Amino acid sequence: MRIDVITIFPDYMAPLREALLGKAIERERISVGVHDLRGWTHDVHRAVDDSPYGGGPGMVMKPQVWGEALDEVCAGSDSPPRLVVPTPAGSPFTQQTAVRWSEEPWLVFACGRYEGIDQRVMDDAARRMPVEEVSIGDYVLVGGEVAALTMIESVVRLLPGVLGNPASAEQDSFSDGLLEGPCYTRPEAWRDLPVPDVLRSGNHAAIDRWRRYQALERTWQRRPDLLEALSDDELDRADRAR
Ligand SMILES: N#Cc1c(-c2ccc3ccn(Cc4ccc(CN5CCCCC5)cc4)c3c2)n[nH]c1N
Repeated sequence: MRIDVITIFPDYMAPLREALLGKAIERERISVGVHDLRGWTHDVHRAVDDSPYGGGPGMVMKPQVWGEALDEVCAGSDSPPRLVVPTPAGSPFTQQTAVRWSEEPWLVFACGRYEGIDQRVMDDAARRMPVEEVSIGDYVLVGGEVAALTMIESVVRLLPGVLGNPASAEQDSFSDGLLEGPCYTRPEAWRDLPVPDVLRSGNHAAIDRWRRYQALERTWQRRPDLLEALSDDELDRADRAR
């Protein structure tokens, strides 16, 4: 997978070179390009923003600069990339989105700042590539970089050979519709807090049932909305785990 990120704060993307993602680059599972949007400005002030038509707070990112940047970064391949534009007004980014994008050969992330990017940039790009405007959650950030890092990490960890233990991705929260339950490791007792006996019983059928029930209970307590999305037979299967 090829990943390109366009931003006015390229140093914000430094974590891409660390740890799991850094290893994925070293192992050539992914190639990552980070591009400074100001490289496509032509004025002495290297301006990337301007006042919003129709008034309102803040500034809007100029279409000309973004247009030239996307023309160059998204060129040079038989098939165009999927353009991902983080925005508070985007469709929800979910684990299902990450799974879908993990099949993509090339993702380009356009990280806006200020009040966002002139809409014509996305409309023009959609003439020659798939464009998705997505949000990572119902809270407001200052720009798209943190959202891009979040989405890139959740996609790259799904690629073969990236996670040390691929089973981990298969047992992700949300992958079976439920949150995962609590986890424990040594010592058996810590500050008078024990590890649940069933986890030390060696009875794997009982352990699986316990974990399934814990996941169901936690989901019910913290994310009842996820239970509404579960089909009846999935709920029955979870019930049988009690
Ligand atoms: N993904 C994601 C995000 C983002 C995100 C992503 C990309 C950019 C680019 C710029 N910003 C800042 C910003 C903040 C608020 C508003 C809304 N306006 C506020 C003033 C009145 C009018 C409407 C717009 C732009 C961004 C924020 N935030 N939260 C997510 N889940």
